[in-house]
Amino acid sequence: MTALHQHINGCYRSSSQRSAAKWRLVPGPAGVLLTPCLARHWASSPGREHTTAAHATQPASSSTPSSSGGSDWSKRLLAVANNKKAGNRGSAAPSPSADIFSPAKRRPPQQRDPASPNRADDDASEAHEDFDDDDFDADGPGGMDLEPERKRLPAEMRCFDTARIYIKAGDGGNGCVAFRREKFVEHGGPSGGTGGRGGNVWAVADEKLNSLTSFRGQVHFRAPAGVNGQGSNCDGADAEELLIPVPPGTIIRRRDAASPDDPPLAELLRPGQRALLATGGRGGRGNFSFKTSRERAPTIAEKGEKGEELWADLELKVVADVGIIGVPNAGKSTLLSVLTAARPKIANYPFTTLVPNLGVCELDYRTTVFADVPGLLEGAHEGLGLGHEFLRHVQRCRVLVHVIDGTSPDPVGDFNAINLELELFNPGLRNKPQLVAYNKVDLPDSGDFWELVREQLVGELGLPAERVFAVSAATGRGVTELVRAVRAVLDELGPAPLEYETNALNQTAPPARRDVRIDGFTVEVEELPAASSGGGASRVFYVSGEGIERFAQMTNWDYYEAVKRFQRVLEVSGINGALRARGVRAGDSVVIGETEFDWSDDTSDGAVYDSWLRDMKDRGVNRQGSARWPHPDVR
Ligand SMILES: Nc1nc2c(ncn2[C@@H]2O[C@H](COP(=O)(O)OP(=O)(O)OP(=O)(O)O)[C@@H](O)[C@H]2O)c(=O)[nH]1
Ligand SMILES: [Mg+2]
Repeated sequence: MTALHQHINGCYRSSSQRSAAKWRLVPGPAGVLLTPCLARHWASSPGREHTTAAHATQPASSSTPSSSGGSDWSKRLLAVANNKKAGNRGSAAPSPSADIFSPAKRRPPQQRDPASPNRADDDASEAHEDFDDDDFDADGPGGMDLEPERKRLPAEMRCFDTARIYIKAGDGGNGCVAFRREKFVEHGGPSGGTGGRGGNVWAVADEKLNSLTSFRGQVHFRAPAGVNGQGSNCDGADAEELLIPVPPGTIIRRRDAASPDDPPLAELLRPGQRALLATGGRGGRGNFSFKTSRERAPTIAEKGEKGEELWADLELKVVADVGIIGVPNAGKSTLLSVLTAARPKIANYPFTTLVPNLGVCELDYRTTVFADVPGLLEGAHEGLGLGHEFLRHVQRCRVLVHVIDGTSPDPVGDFNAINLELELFNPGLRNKPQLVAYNKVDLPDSGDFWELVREQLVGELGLPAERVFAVSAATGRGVTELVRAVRAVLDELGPAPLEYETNALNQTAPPARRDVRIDGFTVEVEELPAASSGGGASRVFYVSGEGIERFAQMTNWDYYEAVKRFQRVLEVSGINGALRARGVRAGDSVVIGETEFDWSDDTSDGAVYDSWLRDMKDRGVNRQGSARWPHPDVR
């Protein structure tokens, strides 16, 4: 039998990321080996990137939103937004709303780039240029590579509905080698306990959340490890589960999914619903578990299995019954604040709301969830204003309340423009039941034109009269009637079905056991250039396979019997045979998972034992157990 020896007496440095410092040249008996050299990252080898390499930041690419569309007033709104932002940072006060619709107070044309043919583009870019780099950093949280048009969104908004997080389930606790040593109990036998299971990581839908902004502050989530087993047959305790609260409507995908069509890990819609994201490692068995009729005093224990780790992308689509839409400054947030206990930011300038707000309205003992989304502009589908990214949130709403700004010079024009934007974003949105709230009727500017506007909406556009309301969010006029009408439409639609958009796995229990076959493996060979091998190994054999990699990871190299067991498994699983078939020679390296070995043809127990002993010495680990081999008489 050919033994596979762990490495100490070779040395190679080839690719850039292998650390020469970790390697020591230790002359050993010819062909004898031993000792795992852990945690080698083979990032330099093709197809062997370390898992964390997946989140490497991609180069930022700048983008310019196309904003060829948009009416004059749309552009003026942006100019006012721009002035407001500048005013916030400087001494100027925010512009009054009258400025929005009056002939624009624009900067003199000479301040603009004469080369730029498109003034709307200028406006859009100026509306953002007053933000700090922090607000518009090129990459998202965790170095996210965002799509070009999203890069122009304020950071607050980008983090609202997407996030990237790192998840690591807990490692299993190590098994223990121990023997009963009690008075009057001779040959008490093994009593090493098994390690506890590492903590699983779950996502839980929490109704108190309505955004993913919390993931801006925390990106890494690690579940605790299981407790190690102990003597006297004490098994380690299982670790606590780690729950990650997310708002209902969150979809969670693996970052390293093989294909975009792979089912997401989770799509959580119901409050309290939870789904498994990563499974904790199982505990390593203690020596009590290895007791057999032939081996009654085993000196062997396993290490705990490593917990799963992954990077995940989170995407939020807010779940609400009613979406409040309309042009900026129409009074959407004010309406939400009078309908519900929500306290969104309200101010007299466009784009006060940057992320959707949720509120629960209680009327006639019925509750309805309203979502107020940021203002929309004509041309939003081309990136004007805040774009239309947030419209994905109203996709899940069953009814829309379209707030019209009664003080607008062209309320019906606004109404049509927004509906066109909805249609351009998603034709399905246009077909959602819509109620119209003509707002600010307490102002003469607005109230005087109500009949005229109503005539146009009902008479010319053909809207049902019972779905068009004059309201004043400021005074509360007409608001109750509006909510009753909304409820009536919702009742007509029937009970809300939970509509999953994806075929998410939504695992509700961890797999009982991850059974994988050890003989399912592949072997790849890498030839090292002579110069880089430095007189050491000239070839590296990579053995890949979930089963064998996990077995190597769980083998506790501190115990000689564990090393022997590993050798046996390599032989019976056919790995040794496959390596020999590929022409492995003494001195070549064999890499299994994160452990590297030297191949040796000397298979004798004595050689293996010497090699193991030398490795222990090298690592400064005290020899444990295995006192019976090799027996002094045998040697
Ligand atoms: N007089 C009067 N003012 C109102 C009414 N509703 C809203 N406003 C005012 O209009 C301004 C804009 O209100 P918001 O609720 O912030 O408007 P919005 O549609 O949420 O605006 P954005 O979030 O920027 O899109 C604020 O100054 C409100 O006080 C109303 O019914 N009457
Ligand atoms: Mg608002």
